[in-house]
Amino acid sequence: MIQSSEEGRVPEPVKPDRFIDSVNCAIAGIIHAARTEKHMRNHFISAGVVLLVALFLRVNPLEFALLALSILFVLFAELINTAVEAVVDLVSPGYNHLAKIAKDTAAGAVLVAACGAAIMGYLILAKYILPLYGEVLAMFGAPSDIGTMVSILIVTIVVIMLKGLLGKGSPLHGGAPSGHAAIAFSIATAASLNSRDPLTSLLSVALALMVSHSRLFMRIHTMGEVVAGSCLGAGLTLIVLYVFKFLGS
Ligand SMILES: Nc1ncnc2c1ncn2[C@@H]1O[C@H](COP(=O)(O)OP(=O)(O)OP(=O)(O)O)[C@@H](O)[C@H]1O
Repeated sequence: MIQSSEEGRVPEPVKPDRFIDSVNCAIAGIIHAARTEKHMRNHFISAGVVLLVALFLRVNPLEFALLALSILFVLFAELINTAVEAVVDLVSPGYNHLAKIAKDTAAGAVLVAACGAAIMGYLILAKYILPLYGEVLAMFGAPSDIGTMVSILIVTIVVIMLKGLLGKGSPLHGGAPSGHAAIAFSIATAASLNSRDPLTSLLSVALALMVSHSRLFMRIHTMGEVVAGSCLGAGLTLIVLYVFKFLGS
């Protein structure tokens, strides 16, 4: 614990006497990490969402305990990472190869913990979520081959028209909305409805997300343009497939 002695003087560290003071220091550390580290805030938000979903799906106590342990392990690793970063910044404010190794390794620990939590989350929640998702996909019924091709073509045409109207970027580069995101999500939606298999659908959506992320990562599009493209691609494909189904029946 650090306490200011007199105004203008360097604060002196004070060893907490009482247990409650030690707990306060520990909580101050957690709050500091949450305030200063974006990843820590993301971990807290993800943890909250996963625990709420687990409660909603009524997972059994053992599964809940395993999920909670995985989440705590990620938060633990991020706190250690924050502490390592602070110590490295203290002893080596300038560039130092060992400082880089220390920070990269601590960040690697967080990545390993997060991958473990993701695998655990999938193994526990998939058996509850995939059947529900399969039922939602089945509600739409099987689209026709021609409907699938036409929907992807319409998404492409609408994207090019919008880019022309908004006057930014070229058909394959930049502007609003993101054409890659729109077409990737159009294909993912069509593949999901054609297969009606939850895992195939999730993998297609994962691919579409990777395509969209690459447009952001390469700074070709803004987040808004990518989100607009994704929503346009998925939404328009659903509408066109629904119209084809309605006309065919
Ligand atoms: N003093 C240093 N010397 C050499 N490389 C450094 C130094 N400080 C940071 N780096 C490099 O920059 C990266 C980011 O460091 P930074 O302190 O900005 O952490 P951060 O962005 O908060 O990381 P994290 O995403 O893990 O929380 C480190 O992983 C390391 O590769």
